[in-house]
Formats: sequence, structure tokens, C-alpha cells
Amino acid sequence: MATTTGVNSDLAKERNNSTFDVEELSNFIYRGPEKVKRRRYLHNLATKDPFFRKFKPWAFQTREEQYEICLQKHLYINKKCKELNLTEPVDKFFYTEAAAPHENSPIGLHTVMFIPTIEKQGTEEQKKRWLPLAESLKMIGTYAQTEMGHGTFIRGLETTATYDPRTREFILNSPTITSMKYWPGNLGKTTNHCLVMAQLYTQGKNCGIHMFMVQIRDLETHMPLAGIEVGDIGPKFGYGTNDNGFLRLSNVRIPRENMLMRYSKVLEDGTYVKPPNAKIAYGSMVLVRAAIVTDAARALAQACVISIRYSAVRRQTEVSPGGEEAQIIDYQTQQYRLFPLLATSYAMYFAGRFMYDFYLKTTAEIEGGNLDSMPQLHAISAGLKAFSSWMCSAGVETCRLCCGGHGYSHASGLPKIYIDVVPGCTYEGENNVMMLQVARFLMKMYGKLQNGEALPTFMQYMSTDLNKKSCMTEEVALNCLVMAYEHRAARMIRDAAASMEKLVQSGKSPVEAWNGSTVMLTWAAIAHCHAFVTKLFVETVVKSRMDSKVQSALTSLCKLYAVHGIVENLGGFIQDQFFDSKQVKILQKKLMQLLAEIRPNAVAFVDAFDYPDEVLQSCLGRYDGQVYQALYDYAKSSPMNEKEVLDSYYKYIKPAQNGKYQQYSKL
Ligand SMILES: CCCCCCCCCCCCCCCCCC(=O)SCCNC(=O)CCNC(=O)[C@H](O)C(C)(C)COP(=O)(O)OP(=O)(O)OC[C@H]1O[C@@H](n2cnc3c(N)ncnc32)[C@H](O)[C@@H]1OP(=O)(O)O
Ligand SMILES: Cc1cc2nc3c(=O)[nH]c(=O)nc-3n(C[C@H](O)[C@H](O)[C@H](O)COP(=O)(O)OP(=O)(O)OC[C@H]3O[C@@H](n4cnc5c(N)ncnc54)[C@H](O)[C@@H]3O)c2cc1C
Repeated sequence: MATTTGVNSDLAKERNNSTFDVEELSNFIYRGPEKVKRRRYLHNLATKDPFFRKFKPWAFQTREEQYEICLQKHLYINKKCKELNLTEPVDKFFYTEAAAPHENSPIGLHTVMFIPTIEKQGTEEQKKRWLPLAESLKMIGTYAQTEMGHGTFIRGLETTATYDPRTREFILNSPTITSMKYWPGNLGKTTNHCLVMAQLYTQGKNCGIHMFMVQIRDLETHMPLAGIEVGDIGPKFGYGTNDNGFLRLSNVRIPRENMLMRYSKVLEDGTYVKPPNAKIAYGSMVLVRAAIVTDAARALAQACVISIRYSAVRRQTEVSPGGEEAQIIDYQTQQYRLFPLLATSYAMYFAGRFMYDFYLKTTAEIEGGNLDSMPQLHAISAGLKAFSSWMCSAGVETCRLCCGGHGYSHASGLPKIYIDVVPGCTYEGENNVMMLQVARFLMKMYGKLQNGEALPTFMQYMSTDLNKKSCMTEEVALNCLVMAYEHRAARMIRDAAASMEKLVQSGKSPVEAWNGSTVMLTWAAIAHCHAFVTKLFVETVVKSRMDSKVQSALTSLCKLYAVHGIVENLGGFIQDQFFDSKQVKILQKKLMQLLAEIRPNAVAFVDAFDYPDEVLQSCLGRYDGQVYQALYDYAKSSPMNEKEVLDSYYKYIKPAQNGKYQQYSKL
């Protein structure tokens, strides 16, 4: 019987039963004990700061309060980061995730895109001019690219920036209703500047899309400047804390020096100078795509902490008549839904770690003038962004469903996580569109393979002999699992290429052939990403140095990730008869064994993520498992309960009970 104080006895038992030291696993996840200590220090600074506790809980706030409270929090975070000298992105990330968990910042775009775009695309002079103002929040900016009519097809943006050599100014216009900027974060009410993506016209020619710094509000009064119409786009699925906005520009003149000119330039006489690679202007999107992988992993990890701890505490249904009700975590169906997600959260964390390192390495090369790795960085970041946000958003929703009715309450903390993670499937490149960019890269690699050219290391699996059969035995070795994923991806890539070739042979143009094959191309891209993430997980577990008990437990989790992915996508794996039916049975049996193997460590695996209760903000996911008392306290704190009898009772219910409906007839 669970107690109502201290740690819930079921949860305590789970912790005693685990086979490894949780601290050792935390050390591995966060790259060493020093970093774990630093992360705890930053979490602690935020969670113990009375400033963040003085506000009413997010779920009880109106939209306007959500914005205003979140703004105060993020301005305070900004101030504290300066006082504490937190300059490393990872330090800011940990401090912020504890200070305002899943509350999308009203100055987030300023930090995540506006400043980095100036840093990466601005000239030395522009950086000197704007960065100090941006750092001190005198300039608050956003990244205004998407328009009402176009988000994906950015070459089709309609905003124009026409150069006037007489005054050495650009004139910005939103010529149609669909050309108004729509969606940029923080644009509606917060920012006084924008980096506007617009079609550049000079000397009568269109030179494609470029970035322009545009002041939109007066620096003293905050009123929109002449020629500017700006506002909030209204309530959304989530992101109530963020004033995503619209913006119309009518003959707004800005100096020539306001075009970001590190790479492309317009000279005083209007001569256009091309960049070394036209896609270099897309760099800020690549940065955020890379960051989304870790962000999505974190969301799923937190959802798993909540759902798995709750599943250990929750008891439902006597298994044999009159017997004790089982912990719901002991139901195989619950395990089948949750443990692969637990494995996915680890897989995505490692993918996020890889992505961050790869981004830093490649951008350093680009800054040094070597642009060779740009296509790879684009393909990997687009693919991992899409794959992680899809898997993690769907995973968070499954975690919520696994909590039954209580999962539907904001008390669970899960809806807040979901509405924060799911837009990652859309923003920074809609996921299907991103997968098609990956497919474009894969088709290029296929062409190289056909021509006998060398492939980058991570693409070499494409030369796999497709007639080869699986080496899978009862042992279910990790390398055999990786081979299976690579075999499937290699086949799907070839199938997509063959589909296009066939359409071309039948007289279609290459564009028509592409459009007639996009579903197969997307399958291939997803299979490629799945293989990439699986291999990364396997290599992380096999090649890294860590405590042997942790390694053994993590190996089971990694195996579950790989086996579950195959069992759930069997059609694709058996289509080319790589596995025979005996091997499929081995995999299905292994899956069930792995669920049982992971069961004693499930709580330890989520504890190792080391999220304090203040970050999770969940009655169900509390470390002490005192779920029911917390739910009761949460219900009692609802503003609806402040009065025993609401005014609405006297206004509506009472008259209705007396058969009086006059107030409706007045309408
Ligand atoms: C520890 C730290 C962790 C930190 C965590 C912090 C967490 C924060 C995360 C959450 C923050 C949330 C804030 C974000 C808010 C959202 C902001 C936005 O949405 S903003 C708005 C976001 N909006 C979007 O994302 C719009 C999506 N749309 C697009 O990006 C483009 O339209 C497109 C890529 C789809 C096509 O572009 P188009 O120009 O038509 O190109 P074509 O198709 O004709 O291909 C031509 C060639 O170009 C190539 N290439 C393309 N891109 C790149 C690249 N980047 N590079 C290199 N190459 C690239 C391509 O491969 C091809 O090569 P080839 O085959 O010829 O050799
Ligand atoms: C919460 C949030 C915050 C945002 N913040 C910003 C911001 O700060 N700054 C900014 O500039 N923008 C921002 N955006 C806009 C965002 O980047 C775009 O919504 C996104 O890029 C998708 O573009 P779209 O809306 O035009 O979708 P669409 O392209 O209209 O997509 C609709 C459907 O069409 C499909 N589709 C479109 N093109 C193709 C194609 N070529 N092939 C196959 N299928 C296709 C898509 O897959 C999708 O299913 C934000 C959006 C959201 C939701």
C-alpha cells in the first residue's frame, strides 16, 4: 500500500531494483560528472529563485497573462545570464529550461535567430553597429521570413526590396495581401526591428531573396513607424506566450547599409555582387534545425519521466480475482508503448549531441571559407530535425495517452510539453518538405554511386549488396540490426531512383518524374534517417567509455530501439526478403524479452535524465510519486474553486431551474 508522505513505496522499490547506478548514467548522458554538477547548479539557481515562483501557474493564465508573465521571466533570465556571466549556449539552455519550462519566449527569436543572423550574415561594420544594441535589448528583433502566402517556397516570397541609387536606399513593400509577413515569433508586440527576407531588385533585375534590417517601431514610444502595419496573429494551438505577428510594409525606406552584406552585396551604384553559395543566406535556418533535435529529445525525455514514474505508482485492475491491483507499468501493452519511447528519447539525445558537434565543426569550416560540407550539413540537419520532431511529438502524445484520464489534465504537465514540441514539425521547414530535401541529397549520392564516385562515409552503406540475406540469429546482434536498417534504406533509395528513371523513360520530364515519386522519396529519406539514428545509438553505446553496468543496461535499451523499429515497420524490412519469417519471429520474441529486461530499470532510466520536479511541473511525474495528493492540491488551487458558488449559478442555472430563460431571449 502506497504511503501519502515521503517517497511512494512502489517508486522506492523500483529504485532499489535497478541494476545500475543512476548517477553514472546521468554522467554519461550529460558528458561527465562536472557537467552534471554544472547543470544541477544552473537548474538550482532557477528553481530556487523566488522571482519565478511569484506568478500564478501557466495553465491558469489568460493569453495576455501568458505573454506578459513570460516576457517578465525572459527579461529576467536575460538579466541573470549577464549577471552570472552565462555565455555558453548550453548554460543558457539549462538555466532557461528550469526558469520557464516550455514557455516559448517573447524574446526567443531575438536570441535564437536575430542575433545569430547578424553574427553570421552581417559585415564587421554591421556587427559593430547592431550587436551591442541587440545585446542590450535597445534593438529587439526577429526573423521575418514567412509570409501569409509562402512559408515553404522561400524563393517565391513576394516582399520586395528595390534599390534606389539616387538616395542609396532600399524601398521595402508588401505588394499583395499574401506578401505580408505572417507568423514570425515576437513580431506582433515585442520587437522594434526585423530582419526581413525580401526579393532584391537592383538595376531593374531580380537578384533573389536577401535579408534586410528594418526598424518597425519607434525606439521611445514603441509605436509602429510610418509605412508599417504590425500586430499579433491571435490565439494558436499553443505558444500563447509568444506574439507571433503580421507585418505589412508600404514604401519603407532603409539605408543601403541595412542589407546584410557579408556575402551578397549591392554597391552604391546598384551593382549586385553574388555570394559564394546562394544558400549561405539560409544559415540561420540550419542553426535552428540543428538545435531542434536536442529540443525535441528533451521534450520526449521529460514526457517519459512523467509517464513512466506515474505508471510505476498507478495501480489498476486486480490481475487475479481478489488479488492486488497491478502497477500499470507491469502490463505488457503499457511497456510496449512506453519503453520504445524511452529508448527513442535516448536515441534522440545522442542524435542531438552529434548534431550540435557536427554543426559547430561544419560552420567553423564555412566561416573559414571552405563550403564543401554545406550540402551534408543541410541534408543531415534537415533530416534529423524532421525525424526527431516527428518521433518526439508523437511520442509525447503517446506518453499522455498512457496516463489515462489524468494525462488529459494540465496537472500532468504533458499538454504543455506537447504544444511546445509539436510546432517543431512545421516551423523551420515543414517536415515532409525537409524529408524531400534529404531525398534530393540521397538522389545525388545515388548518381555518384552509379558513376563510381566516392561517397561520404555516412553514405557508403548505399553500395550494400541488396541480394544479401540478414545475418540475424537468436542473439540479435547490434551490428545485424544496423545492417537491416541500412539494407532497407539502400533498397528504398534505389526503388525511388528506379521510379524516377522509369517515369523519365516513359517520356516524363525530370520534374514530373520527381513529383510522381515523392512518396517513395520520402520513404527513402525517413528510412535513411532511421538508419542514421540507429547506427549513431549503437556506436554511442558500443564505443563510448562508461560504467559496465550502465553499458549493459543501455545496450538493452539500444537493442529495443532497433528491434522495435523493425517490428513496427516490418513491411519495409521484409519486402526484399532480407529477413525470412523465422528471423521475424526471432525479432518479435526478442522484443518481448527486451521489454521484460528493461522493466526493472525503467524508473532508473528516467531518473537519470535528472529533471527536478520544478522543471517537470507535473503532479504525475513527481520524484516522490505522491501523485494523488498533488492532484487534489492542484484541483483545489483552481481559480474556479475560489468561490463556493459562482455568479453564473445565480445568473443562469437558478433562473433555468425556475424555467426562466429571458436572458437568452435578449440575445
Ligand atoms: C545545447 C544547445 C541546444 C540549444 C537548443 C535551443 C532550442 C531552441 C529550438 C526551438 C526554437 C524555436 C524557434 C524557431 C521558430 C521558427 C522560426 C522559423 O520557422 S523561420 C522560417 C523557416 N522557414 C523555413 O524553414 C523554410 C523552408 N524552406 C526552405 O528552407 C527552402 O525553401 C527549401 C530548402 C525547401 C528549398 O530551397 P530552394 O532555394 O528552393 O532550393 P532548391 O530546392 O531549389 O534546392 C537548391 C539547392 O539548394 C540546396 N539547399 C537548400 N537549402 C540549403 C541549405 N540550408 N544549405 C545548403 N544547401 C541548401 C539544396 O540541397 C539544393 O542543392 P542541389 O541539389 O541543387 O545541389
Ligand atoms: C509556431 C510557429 C512559429 C513560427 N515562427 C516563425 C518565425 O519566427 N519566422 C518565420 O519566418 N516563420 C515562422 N513560422 C513559419 C514557419 O516557418 C512555416 O509555417 C513553415 O516553414 C511551413 O511553411 P507553410 O506554413 O507555408 O506551410 P506550407 O508550405 O503551406 O505547407 C502546407 C502543406 O503543404 C505541403 N507542401 C508545401 N510545399 C511542398 C512541396 N514542395 N512538396 C511537398 N509538399 C509540400 C507541406 O508538406 C504541408 O503539408 C512559424 C510557424 C509556426 C507554426
